[in-house]
Parts: sequence; structure tokens; C-alpha cells
Amino acid sequence: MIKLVDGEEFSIIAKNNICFVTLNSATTKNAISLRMSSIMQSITIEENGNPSLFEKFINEQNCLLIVVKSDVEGIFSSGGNLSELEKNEPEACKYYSSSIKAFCKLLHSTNAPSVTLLSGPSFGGGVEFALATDYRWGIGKSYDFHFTQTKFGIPTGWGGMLRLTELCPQLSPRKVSSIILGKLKFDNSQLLNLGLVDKEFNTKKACQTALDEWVHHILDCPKYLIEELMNRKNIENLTDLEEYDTHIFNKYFLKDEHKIRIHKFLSSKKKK
Ligand SMILES: CC[C@@H](C(=O)O)C(=O)SCCNC(=O)CCNC(=O)[C@H](O)C(C)(C)COP(=O)(O)OP(=O)(O)OC[C@H]1O[C@@H](n2cnc3c(N)ncnc32)[C@H](O)[C@@H]1OP(=O)(O)O
Repeated sequence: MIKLVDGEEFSIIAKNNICFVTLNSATTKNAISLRMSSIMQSITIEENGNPSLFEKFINEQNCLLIVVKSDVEGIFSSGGNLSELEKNEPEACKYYSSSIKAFCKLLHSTNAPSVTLLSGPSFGGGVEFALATDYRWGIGKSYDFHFTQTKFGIPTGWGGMLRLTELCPQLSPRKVSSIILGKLKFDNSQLLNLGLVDKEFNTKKACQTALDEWVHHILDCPKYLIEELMNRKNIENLTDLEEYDTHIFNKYFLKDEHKIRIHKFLSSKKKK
């Protein structure tokens, strides 16, 4: 196990090709503190065109999946740390939101797919943090989203409104505004119906087995394919994407690796 961030309330470690981003602040119900935000800033910054420390970690540790999770029973995150925000002057919190927002963006822009595991509710910025990954998986039925930001007189600050429309096109910008203004709550079945949660598991063990299987399947892919497919995320235009997909298919069709794998498959069938 290799560590990038080794804090009690917030850690980032690599284990068995998975990068685990873990919230573990029981006393604040996993509120995102100023300290966490400043760590996020330090690992997100790209200097002189070099990849950020987080991206470097993902690449060097050969992480094929990023898993965001809570180690506190019964909660994913209570959002921004309200007591710290009350105590501090705006100057001391100047980079608080932008740092968390940048880290959230990184969670769906690196070369590894990302998933948040939800086994309890999320509030305000905690919902935005959960929306930052490519996927969300539920464990049990007690997870839900509470859009509480306007209770405190602010809209979302970590990219959450845009992310809602991005992940769920049926939530138009107008609908998103009314969700935030209305302080709506989405329960587990609404989250599943909207596709904001992709899968639900009865137990942590079943979820871990699915994660291990996912990594196992990615590990089985040739390295060139992982690189080429993850590169698709950088192509926004659909015509360019079609051209890219045709190009990478032709590049590997009936080349050595393709032939070897077909041969292996057919020989294993004959043995049976
Ligand atoms: C800038 C950030 C902003 C954004 O951009 O969106 C936000 O995130 S706004 C904040 C949104 N968060 C919320 O609306 C949730 C606020 N918290 C709660 O409603 C409740 O605490 C809870 C999460 C529903 C849990 O309730 P309960 O089980 O009854 O426990 P307690 O309320 O007693 O909480 C235990 C303990 O945790 C502290 N706590 C909880 N949330 C936060 C928080 N967001 N920041 C800091 N501390 C938090 C709470 O104060 C308790 O501490 P003690 O009183 O010291 O025991």
C-alpha cells in the first residue's frame, strides 16, 4: 500500500491497482475542512506543464480505478465545514472552494475511471463531491442527496450544478436551478432512476468483489488499449470522436495481439 495523502480525516492510498480517496472525519460527519482543501490544492496544481501530484501518483502506481469512499458509518459527507467557515475571514478561505472544485474536476479527468461509494447521505458540497466521479455505486438503501446550499445563502461552488446536467442531460439548467432553489432531496430510488447512481449493492463485500472484478478486467486489457480508450475523454466533438474510434480500431485489427488473443480463446474452447 502506497500513500499520497496520509491524514486521519482524509487519505489517498494506492492498493491493488486501485486509488482509494477516503473521507474519515467522524467528528464532523466528513465535512471538508480548510486543511483538506489545501491538500487538494497541493496535489491538483499543474506546474510548468507537468502533471499534478495526483495524476503522477495514479500513473506511477498503475491505478486503474479511483474509488472515493467514506470510512465513517452512516454518512458520505456533510459538505463544507460550517464551523470553520463561520470562524474564518474570507481572506483565509480565498482558495477553499476553488481548490476543492479543481480536485473534483480532476476526479473525472485523469486516465483512470472513478467511482464514489455511497453508504449514507450526502449534504450540500458533499453531494458535489459525490458527483465528481464518473460513477456512483450505492451500498444498502440509506444513501441520498440533500441539496442544502441555499439554506446557507449560496449556490453550489464545487461544480455541482453543471455536473448534474452533464451526468443527467434530462436535468436541464432550468431544472437544476429549481432543484437547488427548492433544497430538494433525492432518495436512493430517485438517484437510481435518474442514473445518478449506477448500481446498488446489498453489502460492502459484494461491492468490493465488483470493484476487484472491474480492475481485473481492465488489467487484462493490453496497455495500448487502456491508453487509447482513456484518451477518448479529451475529444469533445462527435465527428472527431467517430474518426478517432475508427482509427484506433483499424490500428489494432488483426495485428499480433488481436490474433494471439483469438487463438488463445479458440484453443481454450477446444480443450474443453
Ligand atoms: C461551502 C460549502 C457549501 C457548499 O458549497 O455546498 C456546503 O456544503 S453548505 C453545508 C451543507 N451541509 C449541510 O447542510 C449539512 C449540515 N449538517 C447537518 O445537517 C447534520 O449535522 C447532519 C449531517 C444531518 C448529521 O446530523 P446528526 O446525525 O444529528 O449529527 P450532528 O448534527 O450532531 O453532527 C455531529 C457533529 O458533526 C458536526 N457537523 C455536521 N455537519 C457539519 C459540517 N457541515 N461542518 C462542520 N461540522 C459538522 C456537528 O456540528 C456535530 O459536531 P459537535 O456539535 O461538535 O458534536
